[in-house]
Formats: sequence, C-alpha cells, structure tokens
Amino acid sequence: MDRLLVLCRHGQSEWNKLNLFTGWKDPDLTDKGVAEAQAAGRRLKALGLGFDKAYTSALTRAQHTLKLILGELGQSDLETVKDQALNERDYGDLAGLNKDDARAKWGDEQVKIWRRSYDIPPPGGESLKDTAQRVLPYFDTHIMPDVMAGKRIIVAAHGNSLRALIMKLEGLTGEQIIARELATGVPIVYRFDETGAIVERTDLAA
Ligand SMILES: O=C(O)[C@H](O)COP(=O)(O)O
Repeated sequence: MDRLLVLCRHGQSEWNKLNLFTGWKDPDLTDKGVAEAQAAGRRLKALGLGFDKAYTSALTRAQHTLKLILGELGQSDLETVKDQALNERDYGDLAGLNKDDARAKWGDEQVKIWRRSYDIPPPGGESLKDTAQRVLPYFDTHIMPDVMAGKRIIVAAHGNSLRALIMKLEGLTGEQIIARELATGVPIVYRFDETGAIVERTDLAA
C-alpha cells in the first residue's frame, strides 16, 4: 500500500513579488508563480506520481497552484477539498504592508520576531503556534486518515500552514521549524510505513 503525502507551497504570488505581508489576503500567482507550479507538476509527473485526492486552502494562490499541478499530471478532475483550516497564518495588522517598510518603521528585530518567532503573534494576527492549533486538528482528522487508508494525497498550501504540518510530521521543535524556509512551488514528498512513521522524504527542488 502506498502511503503518499506531497506538500507544496504555492508558486510566487503577486504580493510575494511586491514584498508585502499577505496572510489571509488573496492575491493570485504571478507569471513566475504559474511557471513554478507547472514545473512542480512536471517534476511529479517525471517521477510517475499521481494522486487519489487533493487538499488546498480557501485562498486563490494555493488553489491555482494545485490546478496547474493537476493539469500537468492530467488529473484536472481529481477530488479536491478546499478548507480555510489550511490557510496561511493570519498576518493581522501587517497584511498589505511592505516588509521593508515595516522594518524601517519597527526595526529589523521586531519584524523578525513577528515573522519568525514560534509563539509571538503579529498585532491582530496568528503566531505559528496559533496556526498549528488550527492546521493540525484538521490534518489529524482529515488528511492523515486518508494517507493511512492508502489514498495518495497532495496538499497545496502556504509557507506557514505547511511549516505547522512539517513540524508535526518530522517531530521538530518550534525553534527548529522557524528556521526552515519553504521555497515556492517545490513539492516535498513523504512516504509512511504502516505505523505512520516516515520512510522517505524528498524535496523536489528544480
Ligand atoms: O503571508 C505572507 O506574507 C507570506 O506568504 C509568508 O510570509 P513570511 O515569509 O513572513 O512567513
């Protein structure tokens, strides 16, 4: 039985390109982001991978990425579940602000704390810990049971919602996961044994 889980951060978004805090705001992919998603699909196809079900967030950039990947795989009709539990971390009052402008206003250290501390939320937003507290129950009750039942699953989501998943899957601490940067449009392939232990992890960087 193949217990396959592929995680993929969306391709570059319009707001990634503009260097804006995004969170739950809903920009689409840039042309580069489209190309990254298509390349991700081609890499998966070259490995002979296909899926039985897909999960994505309620945000356009992740849904569009998934659609492009599935298009490359010839699986455009795949059963897909969209849920805001998989959304990016809510950036609160920072959403829409330029990251360099924020550093000029509040200082490098404060902005780094908001972006990369585990449990300190940005004003009005979610910390990574808060994000994990909504992502992980969804993962445990929806996604992992599918994987363990032998369904081959792909999840297209976001830098911080995927960090929360990776932290749990790989047994990392808060300190360890905040140091992990996820590239846009790079699938991470996991396989599990019958106990749910990881037997393979491969990053499909271009
Ligand atoms: O929401 C955002 O702005 C990005 O997708 C992730 O931001 P980060 O690199 O600050 O975690």
